[in-house]
Amino acid sequence: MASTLGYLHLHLEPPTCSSPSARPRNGASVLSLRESSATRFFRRDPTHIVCRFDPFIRAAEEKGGILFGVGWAEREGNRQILQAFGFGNGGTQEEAEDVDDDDDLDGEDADEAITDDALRETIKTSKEVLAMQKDLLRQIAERRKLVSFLKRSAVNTNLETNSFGDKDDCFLSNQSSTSEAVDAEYSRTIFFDGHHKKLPHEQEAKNNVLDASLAVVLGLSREVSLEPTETVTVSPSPSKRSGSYTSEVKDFEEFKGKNIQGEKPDHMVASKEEDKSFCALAGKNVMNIILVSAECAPWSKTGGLGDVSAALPKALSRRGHRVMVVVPRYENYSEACDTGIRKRYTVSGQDMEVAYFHAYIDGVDFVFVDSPIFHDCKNDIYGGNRVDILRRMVLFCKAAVEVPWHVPCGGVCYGDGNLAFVANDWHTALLPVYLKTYYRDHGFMTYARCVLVIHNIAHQGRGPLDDFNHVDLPGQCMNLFKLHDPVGGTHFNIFAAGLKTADRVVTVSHGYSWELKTQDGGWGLHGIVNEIEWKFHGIVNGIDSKDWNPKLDAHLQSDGYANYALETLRTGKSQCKAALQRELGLPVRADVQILSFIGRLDHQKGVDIIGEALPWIMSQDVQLIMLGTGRPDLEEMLRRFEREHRDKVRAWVGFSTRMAHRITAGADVLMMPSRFEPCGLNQLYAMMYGTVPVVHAVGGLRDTVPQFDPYSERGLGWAFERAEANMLIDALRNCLKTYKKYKGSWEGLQRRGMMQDLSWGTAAQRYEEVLVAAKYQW
Ligand SMILES: Nc1ncnc2c1ncn2[C@@H]1O[C@H](COP(=O)(O)OP(=O)(O)O[C@H]2O[C@H](CO)[C@@H](O)[C@H](O)[C@H]2O)[C@@H](O)[C@H]1O
Repeated sequence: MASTLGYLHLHLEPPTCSSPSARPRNGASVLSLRESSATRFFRRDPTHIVCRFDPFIRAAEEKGGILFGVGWAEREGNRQILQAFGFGNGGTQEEAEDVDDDDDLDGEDADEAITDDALRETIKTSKEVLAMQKDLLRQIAERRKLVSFLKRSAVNTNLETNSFGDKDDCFLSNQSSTSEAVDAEYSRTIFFDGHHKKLPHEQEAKNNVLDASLAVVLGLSREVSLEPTETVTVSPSPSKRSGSYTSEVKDFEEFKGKNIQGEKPDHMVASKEEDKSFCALAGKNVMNIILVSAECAPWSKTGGLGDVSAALPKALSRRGHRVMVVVPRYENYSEACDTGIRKRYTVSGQDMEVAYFHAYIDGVDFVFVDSPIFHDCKNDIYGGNRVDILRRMVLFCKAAVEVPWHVPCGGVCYGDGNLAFVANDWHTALLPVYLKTYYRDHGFMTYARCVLVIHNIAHQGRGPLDDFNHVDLPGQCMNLFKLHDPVGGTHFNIFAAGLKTADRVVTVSHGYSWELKTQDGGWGLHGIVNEIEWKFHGIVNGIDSKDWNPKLDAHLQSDGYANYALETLRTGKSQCKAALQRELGLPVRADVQILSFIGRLDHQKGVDIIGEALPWIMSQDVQLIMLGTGRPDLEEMLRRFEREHRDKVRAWVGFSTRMAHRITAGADVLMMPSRFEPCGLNQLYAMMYGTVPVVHAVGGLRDTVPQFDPYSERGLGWAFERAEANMLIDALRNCLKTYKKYKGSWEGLQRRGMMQDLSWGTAAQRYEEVLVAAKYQW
């Protein structure tokens, strides 16, 4: 190869990040570069380097013009080996020199001297990585042959290639078993000894990243750790929720050119238009983000956590981040395919295997952690006794924290270089504890961060101190979990440990962030919340404006319901109201006001306050529709309401997403007399559908439902000051009067509600700020 081709365009990122093809140019966090004896760098912009580096040239000569290699850089005073690969066919010397002198790092930066030792270390590591690359190239060459062979076979035998069928499973499990001994060893190293004495897995994880990166660069396979026989592309189409992996055997030569210029794995390649917005939103803050949650809609949902776990990641992805959701696989989900990756973790002394399933939907990687202990609770995901739940969460958190090392998504592992976890509620509050105790304190995942989100502090993972034995942590960690309060005495508290170890903590509204610091609102954790105030943020949830949009809502497209928008509010909403009355067997009347309630039946939601107010409510010209499931006594109360007032009340005891949408569209009023409400999503959904909220002014409800002022025609609903039946009745009286007598004001309320931007866009930006703050915090 001519020496003029020895100039490499290198797009840089921190070590063990996904790969340049997975991370776009604007996603790197390299702040400065230095010149080494063997290297000549010209910086074009912070992440795009043109460099000459003899080993690159040698590798290129051997491999016919594909350049790749390692560089090194400094970031916040810490020198790092950049395992990023340059790729492309190299630029010309003129091109390389056509860079401002200011950009040549011989300049003022050069006086920051590098010690010889450090330099030697860098060169040594570079050589090691190059040796690994060489070895990988050899493997790749072999796999090329295999690809051609299989392609021929596919033609000959009409091989089915559009799903992960038995063939693929065999293939994957073969691979998996080969690494099992190492995995088991690793698990023991990490979780039994408490010290990371050796690195087999670390090395393996690096190899995964490196291997997969090369595979993508060279367009060979989605996952080198599998086998080379297929390139897997994943349908990104949201309408194809059922769409699973499509495996295609692609010709190496044809694919090489495409991927050499690519920035992302195949399944992430966006249109030019999308790419533009990609650059504009997150800019240089682009990160790898992994949201870890016990539930995620539509697969598993008991309440608002499931909604947030589904919607926030999509919004972060739209800002340009690479985003994954990790959630247990409670049952067989048709969208998710077995990756073939198997790992073993120890829970309370018992060795357990997990499998990882994957789907790519709406720009988000969904990774499902599979184990029999999750299947056992598919109908009640928080069911079982305290220790059962704890063991599930221990396994889940252990498995989730290593996902970025083990699970290639679209061919490329996320890696831990530019990574932030978002853990949610007490169920995953062990994740920041594990991340710190087993990894970061031992020099692994050094750059990974964890933000813990409080959706509801009433559930904390409390238990006797003996529960500590189940979490497999060294004895000195006990203090993180030990809490004393008047209710529980001295006890074991998982949320407490998570709050202390997380890099940042977010809660889901400003009102609730204030309440959590008070004795009443903190549920025993207010002391800790006050101590961590410096890292504590309130961000009001958004809503998924595709799922919860009266214009698009799929549940309004049959049975006489209708989609509607601001312009068609009157006709559309009346049609939905009539359809709802008909469906539930209530008298179909346009002039009667429909009051509604949707939610978990527990103390928090104040459904018993509606019960107390029922005699007054039934004395009015209203209909009442209630949907909920939860405490048996409250379920029975709902059934009784219906039995006693069959002409006016309908109670749907159970969980029905379809009915939740239809009630939200058809009702006039949504009641939320919650005793506390961290954010509340139903009032947001209601407002989007022109349904007026009547709420207890607490937490997120206070933040999102300003009281209606008839004089200035402002406000979005009624917000009463105390969670008491008489306060609810007062608010309902005014609400009913406005509905009956002041039609214009009523429509104004509806329209103002519908015109708000309640989408996740702004909230996602706030999350991004918090994640960036965590990233640069040591
Ligand atoms: N029987 C049923 N059938 C169908 N759908 C049902 C249902 N019961 C509830 N839902 C749905 O579940 C969700 C509940 O949302 P909330 O915000 O009220 O949640 P929750 O209190 O569980 O969550 C916690 O987390 C969320 C998210 O952060 C916070 O908003 C909230 O204040 C906090 O308590 C809504 O989508 C609702 O439609």
